[in-house]
Amino acid sequence: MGLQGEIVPYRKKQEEEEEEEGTDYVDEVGDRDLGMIPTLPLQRKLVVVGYALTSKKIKSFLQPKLQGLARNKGILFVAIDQSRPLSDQGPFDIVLHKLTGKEWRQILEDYRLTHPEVTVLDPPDAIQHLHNRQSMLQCVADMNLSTSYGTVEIPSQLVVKKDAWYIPDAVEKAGLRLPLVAKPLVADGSAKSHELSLAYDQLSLQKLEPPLVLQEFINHGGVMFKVYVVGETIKVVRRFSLPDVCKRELSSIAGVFRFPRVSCAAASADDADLDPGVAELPPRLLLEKLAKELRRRLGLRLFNLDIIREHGTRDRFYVIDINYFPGYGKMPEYEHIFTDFLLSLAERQYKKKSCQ
Ligand SMILES: O=P(O)(O)O[C@@H]1[C@@H](OP(=O)(O)O)[C@H](OP(=O)(O)O)[C@H](O)[C@H](OP(=O)(O)O)[C@H]1OP(=O)(O)O
Ligand SMILES: Nc1ncnc2c1ncn2[C@@H]1O[C@H](COP(=O)(O)OP(=O)(O)O)[C@@H](O)[C@H]1O
Ligand SMILES: [Mg+2]
Ligand SMILES: [Mg+2]
Repeated sequence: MGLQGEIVPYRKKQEEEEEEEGTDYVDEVGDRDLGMIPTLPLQRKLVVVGYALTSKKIKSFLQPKLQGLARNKGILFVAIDQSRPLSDQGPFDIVLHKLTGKEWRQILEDYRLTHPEVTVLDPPDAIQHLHNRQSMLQCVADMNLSTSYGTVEIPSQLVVKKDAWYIPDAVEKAGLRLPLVAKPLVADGSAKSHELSLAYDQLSLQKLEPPLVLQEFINHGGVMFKVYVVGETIKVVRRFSLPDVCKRELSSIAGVFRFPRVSCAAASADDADLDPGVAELPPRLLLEKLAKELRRRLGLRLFNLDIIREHGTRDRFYVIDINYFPGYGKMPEYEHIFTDFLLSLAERQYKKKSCQ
């Protein structure tokens, strides 16, 4: 078994184009107000991608290899100046963004209305859906995915909005089994929204700070899978995760324990010597179906999901987290996948325009 999972269902390769040093493009930029954009000897339309990202994201995502490959394919990344109206910039074919705040969301919503010809990746209201750990997983629960390759569920969970003193009773009433993972209800990308803890006993649950989601901890052998979605392409990687909690441990430990950002901090588990029953990637067809359905239900094209396999089973999977525009820099071959995706969007726009 190859240790790095790869599921690439549809993209046709454009290797010839990528490897050519001086591909010609038609300069259809015309009198666009592109500031620093160089004038290229062009014979094909340039795809202009405006981006509004944090400096951390720019560093991890807009790496020189991506920029170089993009340039060779006729894609140009242009930084959006947040101090100027969006409509005065570009014009863009695509807007790529991951910034928080109500004001920015409104700017993007207005821009989408006035510029329907521009693809905004992704619509702010659809992204907003992922900023709450309850609504985030709702569509996975609604999907009830059960195929001959396996089932995909979410862990049993309870939302606690306030009144920490009432949590032990609420947990009992809901029939949740310990240990529980406590996650801040809001998942807005802040450091606080990633402060998770593991609660071993009922009484200690009062120490938690609502609003939060309490989720049954599922033993999964200490390995999780990250399924990266870029449009219709998906890639799966293994990551180390929290170790199993055994019954003996559960009966002897009490308290609530904070744990660090496991999934993105953890080293890749792709090259580790792991129990094959734990390491085996989820079936490709199951993930394809899950990703396709999630794309449709969430209305998003750029996201990843954290998925675990219940230890001791072969085909019982749980989605525990969905992230908008995750760390694609950690996804193998993201440069090719992403640039192909941007081209496919531009092609779709072009076809749409020529049909009008
Ligand atoms: O920074 P990275 O590369 O670790 O990416 C983070 C993601 O890591 P991953 O790709 O899943 O390993 C990370 O995934 P997890 O929530 O840790 O599973 C988030 O997507 C994070 O964004 P935010 O803080 O929730 O807004 C992502 O952070 P941003 O880069 O979007 O700030
Ligand atoms: N229900 C669960 N059962 C077992 N492990 C979990 C569960 N929920 C979260 N984890 C572990 O905690 C990590 C962080 O949880 P996650 O929901 O992905 O939050 P974040 O958005 O901060 O990444 C996961 O990557 C996984 O290792
Ligand atoms: Mg996660
Ligand atoms: Mg997350």
